Amino acid sequence: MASAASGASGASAGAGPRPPRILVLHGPNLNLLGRREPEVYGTTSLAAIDAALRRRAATSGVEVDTFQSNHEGALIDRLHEAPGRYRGVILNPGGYAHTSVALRDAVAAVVGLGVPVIEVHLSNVHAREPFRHRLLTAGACRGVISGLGVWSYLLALEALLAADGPGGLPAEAAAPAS
Ligand SMILES: O=C1C[C@@](O)(C(=O)O)C[C@@H](O)[C@@H]1O
Repeated sequence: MASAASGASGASAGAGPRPPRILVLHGPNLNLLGRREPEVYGTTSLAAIDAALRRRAATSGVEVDTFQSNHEGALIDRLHEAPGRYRGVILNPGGYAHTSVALRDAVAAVVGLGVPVIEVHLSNVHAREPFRHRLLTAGACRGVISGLGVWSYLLALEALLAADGPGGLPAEAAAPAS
């Protein structure tokens, strides 16, 4: 597991300074956040989440680009643009997390090119309906955070900002001490 992680991230090692930008991708229906099933997803709007991410990243001199789409191909197209442009990607695939082989393949390609992708979910998908327990995209990601609401995004951002270790994540995350 550790070797897979460091192998995936190794492509960026030694390739010069990583771009001071992070991409945040929000999948389908997340444009409705704040109004959509607030008992599940909370009352914070997508714009407020994006603003919080921008504010935090700015304190580290990093810019955040955000993009929301209800269309699988549009998300894939944005992922393809990440190598060389972004130091990392925060991805909430929404319902595509449970269904999309194509999105998973795009994540795997981008991670393989040295860009860490962290999957986030506002809700704890493992505590919900069984069909949400299967995450197709997560297995290709560098890490997954689920169930912490807006903090899922903010903690993913912290990880991407954390260090100039392999893949932009702390080295010990890739190779925990035994
Ligand atoms: O659209 C979403 C939102 C979600 O990704 C979350 O952030 O909790 C969880 C998914 O199961 C769901 O389809």
